[in-house]
Formats: sequence, C-alpha cells, structure tokens
Amino acid sequence: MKFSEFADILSSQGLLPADRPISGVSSDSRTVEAGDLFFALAGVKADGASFAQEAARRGAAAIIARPGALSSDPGVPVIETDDPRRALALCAARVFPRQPETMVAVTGTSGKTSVASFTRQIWDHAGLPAASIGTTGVVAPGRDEYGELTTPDPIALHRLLDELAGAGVTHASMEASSHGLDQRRLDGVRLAAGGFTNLGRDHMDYHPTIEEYHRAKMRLFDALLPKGAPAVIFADDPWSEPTEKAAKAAGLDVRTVGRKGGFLTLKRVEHERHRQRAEVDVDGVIYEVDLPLAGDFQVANALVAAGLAISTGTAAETAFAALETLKGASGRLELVGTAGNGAQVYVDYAHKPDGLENVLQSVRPFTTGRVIVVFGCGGDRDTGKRPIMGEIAARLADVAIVTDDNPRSEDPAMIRAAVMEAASGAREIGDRREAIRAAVAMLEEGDTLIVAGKGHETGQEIAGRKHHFSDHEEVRTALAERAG
Ligand SMILES: CC(=O)N[C@H]1[C@@H](OP(=O)(O)OP(=O)(O)OC[C@H]2O[C@@H](n3ccc(=O)[nH]c3=O)[C@H](O)[C@@H]2O)O[C@H](CO)[C@@H](O)[C@@H]1O[C@H](C)C(=O)N[C@@H](C)C(=O)N[C@H](CCC(=O)O)C(=O)O
Repeated sequence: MKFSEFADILSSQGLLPADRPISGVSSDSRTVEAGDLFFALAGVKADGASFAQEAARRGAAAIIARPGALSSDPGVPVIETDDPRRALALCAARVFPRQPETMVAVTGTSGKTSVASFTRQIWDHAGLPAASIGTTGVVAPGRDEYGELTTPDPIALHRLLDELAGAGVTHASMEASSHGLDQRRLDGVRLAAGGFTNLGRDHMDYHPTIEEYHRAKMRLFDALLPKGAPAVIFADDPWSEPTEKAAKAAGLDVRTVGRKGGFLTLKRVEHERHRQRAEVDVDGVIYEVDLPLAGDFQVANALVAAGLAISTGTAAETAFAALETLKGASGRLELVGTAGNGAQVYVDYAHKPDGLENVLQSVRPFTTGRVIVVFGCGGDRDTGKRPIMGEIAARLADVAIVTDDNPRSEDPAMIRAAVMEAASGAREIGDRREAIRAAVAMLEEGDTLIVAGKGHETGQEIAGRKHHFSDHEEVRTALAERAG
C-alpha cells in the first residue's frame, strides 16, 4: 500500500483539502498572499518555521515544513517534507511552467559569468533567441537587467524562465553557484547540459571544507542533469578529475575540453595582450580561433562555452566563428582607460584568491613597467581568504594597495588589517575612491593597473547600507583629473 492511495481515498471523499485552489508559492511570510503555499525554510539568519503563524494569518492555504519544525498549530494544513527548499523549487516550476527549450548551466569558482555570456553570444551568432542569467543579471533580446544573486531564488528564477519562454527565448545559459545548488534554487529547471570551469578556495564561511564545496557544485551533475546529458568539463584544472568522476557516476556523457580535453582539444595557444590565438582539434578537424579578449584564462571559458553550445546542437564551425566576435562580460579584465603615457587601467571582478592570481599573472607578460593592484576583501564572507589574497597581491604585483571592498556589517579597518597581515610592503588606503586616485596618479609608462574586486557592480555596502560606487566611473574620473 502507498500513501498516495490513501490520499486519493480521502480527497475523493472531501476529507483532504486536495481541491483547494492554490494561487502561488512563497517562502517569505511578509509577502504571502491569500491562497499561497508557504514554504518554511531553515535559513542562515532565521527559520521560516517561526513565521508559519504569520503566513497563515495572511491567508496561506497550507504550510510546507520539515518534520516537527512547527512549534504550534498554524490552523491550516501542514505538509511535512525533509527538503522544503527542493519542494519550493519544484512547485515554483509548476506555478511558472514555461521554460526555454534548451537550457545549460555552468558551475565552478571562476569563469561562470563569462561562460554563461559566451554561450549566449554563440547562440546569438547562430541566430537563436537566447538569454543568459547570472552575476551580471539577465541578458536577452530586448532585455538587460541587473540581478542581486548569481543564481536567483527559485521563485524569481522560474518566473523569469516562464517570461523568457513566453517572449520567444528558446535558449538560455545560466550560472549555478554553490549556494544556489546547495539551496536547490535550480531544482525543476529542465537542463540539457552542464559545464564545469575550475575550483578554488571560496565561500569557506558557508561550506565547511573544500570537498564539501566541490560536492555542492556536483549537485549540478548528479541531481539536476538527466542521465546521458553532456557534462562539459575543463580538463586542465586540478579538480577536473574528481569532477569527471562525479559526472561519470551520475551517468552523464563526459566531454572534456582543454589541453587534456578529448572533446575540444587545445593544440596550441598564443597569448597576446588583448587577444588569444588558439588551435582547437574537434574530431581531427583543426579550428583556428582568434579570441578578441584580454586574459589567458578566457581560453578555458571560451572552450567550455563552445563545448556547451556544440553539445546542444550548434555546429562547431558556427561556435568557433562566434568566438571571434565575443564581447567580454562587464568588469572581467575590462580595459577602462589609458593614461597619457600609455599605462593601461583594467577593472576586474576578481574577489577571491584564484581570481586575483589569474588576473595578475595574465597581465604580467604584457607589462613592461609595474603591475599595480588595488583590491580589498568583502565583509560577512569567508574570512580565511583575506591573508591569502594579501599574500598573492604582495607576491604578484609590484605595488599593492589594500582598500575596502564591500565591508557590509564588519569594521572595514579589521578586514584591511587581516589582508595587510600577509601583504608585506603593501600600502593601505581605506577609502576606495582615494585608493583608485592614488594608483592612477602613480602610473608610469608601461605600467598596468588592475582595480580588482567589484567588476560590474555599481554599489558599495558599508555598515549595512549600499552607496552608489562604480570602479569604472572612479577610474575614468581619476584619469580625467590626471590628464587635466
Ligand atoms: C547566505 C545565503 O545564501 N542566504 C540565502 C538564503 O537565505 P536564508 O534562507 O538563509 O534567509 P534567512 O534570512 O535566514 O530566512 C530564512 C527564511 O525565513 C523567511 N522569513 C524571514 C523573515 C520573516 O519575517 N519572514 C520569513 O518568512 C525568509 O524568507 C527565508 O525563507 O536563501 C535565500 C533564498 O534562496 C537567499 O535569497 C539568501 O541569499 C542571500 C540574499 C545572499 O546574499 N546570498 C549570497 C551569499 C549568495 O547566495 N551568493 C551566491 C554566490 C555568489 C558567488 O559565487 O560569489 C549567489 O548565487 O548569488
């Protein structure tokens, strides 16, 4: 006997409110509307179960909660499940049922935003109505909007996918953050393929160990992709082996890309300052690709994007032709200006050890003068990465200026002190605007300045309040002041 049989008997006799109309889903008691299903989620700051009464008062039709989570009877039916977050995402997919026909998601510590953007650009080039969803927001035909999260909350995500499909978008690429995967935000999304870029230290405030961080990322492969779906994995990363293993164990069609890649094999690459020339072997056919992007790491991102597009039906020829027209995602080693003496200033989103290391290493061969970096670390996030980033900047830059990133609720001076501890010889200028000004003012011929950490962002969060702040604007103003 199964529970569903009894549920059928009871609902057919009106003893179970199975025919009760449901108007929507909600996980926030403050915005519950009459007829909503309320999902009581155990969070980092609060437990949604303690808001069940409030949700019921606002008209919730039923509460979905972990077994035993509610301390009192909310007066409406309660459904218990071990995983209310997954239940929320799957029910959101029912409320917002339309999705683009072909969707891919990419995970990894760095490169997700570029891969999602490049995949969309390849589809654009192939004449397909395509969207990308991630850290820099939503980009689709006639739409370019900023978003708060890398992987949106499940209700927002399913509403968005439904809108995009309704507007005729057939292809979508999205970023799968480890938070998003762990919190089931992507559950219910019908993915055709998944990608993996690399793994490095990040979010150690959320994931207890790097192995658990990797495990969270692997949910993309073993919980979200259907068996047999392509898993496009960058093969030259130290974490590619366990990733391939996880993808194989999940029954996926593993397609590796890179020097060690068997699907797209990188035969040769020549790095130039603002372009990368690569030779890629696909089943014995050699494609010459002239990638118009700064940063040697973009070759890996471009290969993962091409792998995803080819694996979901785009011809290799079209994909490689599209790579030659790529535009870098906003704030990814983006050349923002040049001083009168030719010194170049880039803005980059690098806010974690691997990212900072990659960006500093990739400009070194093309810098005849000094590499100068302005950077900081965010508050209320992984504190362990602060000295690590300090050490990287001191080792790889000739001049390191430690400044504020988004201190959030933390004391900015304490964050800087933790970075400075390992950044021997670095200068400390707390005010980010002043730090950028000082760096631009010291530029000599042949220097390269990297303003790292905020990339595309247009706000700085200090003492819990967001102020307008743009590294792009500050760099341009400082260059103009210097020129004037
Ligand atoms: C730390 C974290 O990941 N928090 C996420 C988490 O929130 P939470 O469940 O912990 O929220 P909570 O405040 O503890 O509340 C628990 C529950 O009680 C509910 N509640 C709360 C108060 C109330 O009066 N009534 C009520 O019902 C809340 O709506 C929530 O459902 O689940 C929420 C729903 O999915 C997310 O919006 C929220 O992301 C916050 C905003 C966030 O800043 N997350 C960042 C860290 C994040 O996810 N970043 C990743 C990766 C970025 C990167 O790679 O660098 C991203 O994908 O963006």
